[in-house]
Amino acid sequence: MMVTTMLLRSKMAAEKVATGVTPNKGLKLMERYFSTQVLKSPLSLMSLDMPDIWAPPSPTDYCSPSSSPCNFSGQQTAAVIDGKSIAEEIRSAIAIEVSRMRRCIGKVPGLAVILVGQRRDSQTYVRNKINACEEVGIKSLFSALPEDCTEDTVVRELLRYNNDPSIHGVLVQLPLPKHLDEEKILNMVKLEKDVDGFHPVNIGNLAMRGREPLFVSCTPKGCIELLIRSGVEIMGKHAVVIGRSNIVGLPTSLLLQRHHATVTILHAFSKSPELTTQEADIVVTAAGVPNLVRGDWLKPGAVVIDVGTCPIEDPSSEFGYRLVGDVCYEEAARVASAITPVPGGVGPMTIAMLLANTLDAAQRVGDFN
Ligand SMILES: NC(=O)C1=CN([C@@H]2O[C@H](COP(=O)(O)OP(=O)(O)OC[C@H]3O[C@@H](n4cnc5c(N)ncnc54)[C@H](OP(=O)(O)O)[C@@H]3O)[C@@H](O)[C@H]2O)C=CC1
Ligand SMILES: Nc1nc(=O)c2c([nH]1)NC[C@@H]1CN(c3ccc(C(=O)N[C@@H](CCC(=O)O)C(=O)O)cc3)C=[N+]21
Repeated sequence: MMVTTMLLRSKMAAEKVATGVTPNKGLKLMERYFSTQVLKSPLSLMSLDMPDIWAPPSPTDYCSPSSSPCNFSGQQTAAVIDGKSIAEEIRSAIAIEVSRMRRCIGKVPGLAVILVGQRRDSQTYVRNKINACEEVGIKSLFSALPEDCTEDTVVRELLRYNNDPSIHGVLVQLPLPKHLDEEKILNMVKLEKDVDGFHPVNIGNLAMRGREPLFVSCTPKGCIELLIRSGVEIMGKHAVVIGRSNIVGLPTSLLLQRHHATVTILHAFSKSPELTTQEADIVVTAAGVPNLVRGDWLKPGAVVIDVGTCPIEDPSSEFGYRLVGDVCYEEAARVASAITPVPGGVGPMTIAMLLANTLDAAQRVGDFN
């Protein structure tokens, strides 16, 4: 109940900021609420905290990009967008939904993960995904295939999961070894089980006006959830996305556009990127380049979402390395109004969104909501 109320509060704050209307009782607003949501499926994440009562948002829920003046002398510290705890709230809500599903129809969502090869970072990410499934009651199946396995082996495994009715989401961990055709393999994931949102039909539908993808990629969806749940207004704002990959940069820019931001995309060939970012109310960076974004790249009061996750050597830490983002955090935190840390920002949200997509997929199949 408390989780629901907390989620409700941040959602209500988001609604207030996004529409400029204080949410209040009544069907009309519920209709308006749904019509302003990008993903309208009642089974999508948005449904998890769909309120049956409308509570007023607290003023502390708000964080408007570029609205507060900034002091360069280092006195202002940006609000930390705590992805870890927001993801935890979402996972709690998912766990409640999963147990309701189990009680009502005797079934739980199922996720299958295919990992090819021995990359340590991929093994860690996959382990985190499987642990998260277990935590919320989602069944998980895992195929670890050798680095040198044939494309046929991967396809066979994929088709097996595509045809398994107890599996609602199928994920092929990327990157794949070079000898495997990533495009061909991702194209074979059943559209209704594409919980990663990497299938070209899902990305295409995300890109087209008036179309609804069955799934939105987890990291971009996590970034938007972080903004909305922190009360950051997106509509009409200038958002700069650094990076244009199929799995992060591109879908993030599409999603921001769907939320009515004016979006600029920067990439490795962009000239004077700092001049463009200085104009941005919202900066989402997914380049994989440590310290790319300096404090003086940012407009005072900007909101910064750092997707970058780069291991850098650090003999003082337990494993000899630590993770850093694309943003020079100490500098940016003195200029921005809000910022995500690395780790503990976008990463945990990616996993929470994967669970949410898997739940969504299962509820669709079971016609359960
Ligand atoms: N936290 C999370 O949940 C996730 C984190 N990540 C992290 O996000 C980062 C990006 O991942 P991903 O999109 O897969 O990476 P890719 O390598 O596929 O894409 C990187 C993008 O950044 C652009 N880029 C590279 N260098 C620069 C630069 N100096 N200036 C501007 N743009 C640049 C590239 O441009 P171009 O297209 O011109 O080459 C490319 O579009 C990585 O650190 C990854 O680990 C990824 C997924 C999830
Ligand atoms: N098919 C596929 N789907 C993906 O979603 C996918 C992928 N392939 N390949 C690799 C990238 C990367 N990615 C991350 C997920 C979680 C964290 C995460 O949880 N990070 C933690 C730290 C984790 C740690 O300590 O290692 C954090 O930022 O706090 C990071 C990165 C998903 N990806």
